[in-house]
Amino acid sequence: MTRPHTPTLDRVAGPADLKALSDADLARLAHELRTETISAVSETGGHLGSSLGVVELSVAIHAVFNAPHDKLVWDVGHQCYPHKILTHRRDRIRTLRQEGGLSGFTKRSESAFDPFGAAHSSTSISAALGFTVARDMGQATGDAIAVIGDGAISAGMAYEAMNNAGHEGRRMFVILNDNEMSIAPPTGAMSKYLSGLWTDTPLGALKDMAEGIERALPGPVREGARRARQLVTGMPGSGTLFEELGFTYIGPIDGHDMDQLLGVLRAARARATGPVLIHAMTVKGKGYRPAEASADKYHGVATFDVASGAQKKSVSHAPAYTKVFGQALTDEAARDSRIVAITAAMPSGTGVDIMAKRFPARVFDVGIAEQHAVTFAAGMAAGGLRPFCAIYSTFLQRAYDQVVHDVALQKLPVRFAIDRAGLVGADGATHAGAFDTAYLANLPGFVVMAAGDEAELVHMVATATEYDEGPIAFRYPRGEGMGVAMPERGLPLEIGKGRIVREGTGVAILSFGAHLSECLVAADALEARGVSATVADARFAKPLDTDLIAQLVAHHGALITVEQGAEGGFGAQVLHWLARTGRLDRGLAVRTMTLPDRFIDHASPARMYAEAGLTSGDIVATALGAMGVPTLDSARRA
Ligand SMILES: Cc1ncc(C[n+]2csc(CCOP(=O)(O)OP(=O)(O)O)c2C)c(N)n1
Ligand SMILES: CC(=O)[C@@H](O)[C@H](O)COP(=O)(O)O
Ligand SMILES: [Mg+2]
Repeated sequence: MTRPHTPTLDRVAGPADLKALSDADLARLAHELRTETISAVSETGGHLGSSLGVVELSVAIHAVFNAPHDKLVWDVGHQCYPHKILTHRRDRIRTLRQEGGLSGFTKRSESAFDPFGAAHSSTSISAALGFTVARDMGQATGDAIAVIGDGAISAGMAYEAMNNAGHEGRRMFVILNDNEMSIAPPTGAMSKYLSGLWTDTPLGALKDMAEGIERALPGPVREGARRARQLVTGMPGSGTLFEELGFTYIGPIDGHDMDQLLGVLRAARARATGPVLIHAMTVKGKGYRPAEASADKYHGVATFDVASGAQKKSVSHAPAYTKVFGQALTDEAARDSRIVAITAAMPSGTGVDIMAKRFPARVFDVGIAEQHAVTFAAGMAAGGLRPFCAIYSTFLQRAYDQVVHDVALQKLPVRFAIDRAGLVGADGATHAGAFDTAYLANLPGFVVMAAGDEAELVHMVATATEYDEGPIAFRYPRGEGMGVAMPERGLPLEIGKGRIVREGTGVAILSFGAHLSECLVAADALEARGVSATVADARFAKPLDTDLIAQLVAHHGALITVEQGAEGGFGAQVLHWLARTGRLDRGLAVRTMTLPDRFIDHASPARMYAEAGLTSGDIVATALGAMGVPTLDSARRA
């Protein structure tokens, strides 16, 4: 009688269960884990390709190391779905990226198996070194293992960390997950170098090495072996870059071959005395044909049909801001050969791929290197070009000193196209574009704009093109515009001038950015309550349209500012000006509506804005409150 087959995955609640499995069972487990990951992401959407590439790695690491005592740090964390399934979260994996569900990244508050949260790249080696020092200073923590991708290792921070780790010489592990892909095909000399290691090095020789033979050899022989290996790696006179930095380099190995992975990790764990870098070659989207066959390897997908791989298309009513920007930039570039664009590994995310199709030599993908991108743009501006530095709001945070020191202080005309302003949805708090208005509008000489709709965005691209006096930024959100009529071509706006969108008499709503549509809905609702509302689009947080604001406060009972950003941004600029000019002393009713002073967890953007208190209903309630009109809520509170 044959016993019914119990899938190996069903016998695994957590990593401890992996220790009882044979190597053959672990290989079977990886197969089932891949199927489970595909099935879950087909229902939730998410970063599928990266997760499929690390299925075997996830199983092998958890089989060999002892998390959560050992600290496993996934760089970016977008590839952690198999890890989540293996670490007591399988029952919730179909809530991934949904409101109230699992995060799409590693998150300390979610599990002890996520010892260090991420979502922005290239932090893992620094964090792992921190855990290592904590262990060496007597804290109850084990080995630290950083898993970093070939895209993420293009960032300066990874080298700062390796430089430090090599100097410290402490036992720690870095696994380079090299799938020869970032979101787009990776660019740069480092990427070429890594590919060279793979193509020039026979696997067999390296497997022996991984088993620790070289390390176990007596000194003189070990040196001979090392020299021989240097010949094999095609680096006469030197070791790999990683060895030069003080790491023991093992690889490249096949990151989908469970025997190799287990053998190498066990050997490294048994023998390592200092920092070790294991170079694993993987395939993004591995084991799911539609993913492997697609250009982006299913980096980030909507929900999809497992059999065909067909992703659910969103029904779009208006062009996406990103596309509008990409097209407007390309149109400007066609008229002005000084225009260049810079992206930090996000050509399609930022829309500069549209310009790259037409003017490939004028679009620069610098890899995940936001700091360099900004200073590179500053140099281009100083050299007489008209650079557009297109970076998501959240990632520009990383380049703040470059924005201040290299751009603002030198008054260089770098144009910052800031996509993903405001709350972005499923990527959650780590990707919220919350702070840019605050951190740019406080810089002397910066012009800071926000697009009220997609037509305004076209005008802002034209404005930025023409503006050579200093740095200028314009922000716009993820997703579709409002479906407004689009201009034939962008017309430069007068710097520091807003516009009245709807005239009223009672309350003035001053919008900065894409919440303009909510403000207009709120104005309709106020009208229905007998309160007439003016809606103005400020366009500029800096310089402020002080004539417009003076008019609004002079002729309305209350002023409400609304923005898709944190405290300290547009509303604060308005308040500073009102206070400086003594207007606040005159009993002016003014309210600032911003994101609240807390991080907002992932959900749909609409639900996140509701959580933030920034719906049209919230604007109505705030306006009525400022006007002293009793509301249901105030009645209840009383
Ligand atoms: C600082 C920062 N810049 C940009 C991104 C956007 N981003 C997320 S994943 C990714 C590519 C990462 O490539 P790699 O590390 O090779 O991982 P893979 O997806 O190939 O597994 C990029 C550019 C980010 N998360 N953080
Ligand atoms: C992990 C990461 O940082 C990116 O993949 C990000 O999720 C892309 O976001 P968009 O979908 O908004 O381009
Ligand atoms: Mg990669």
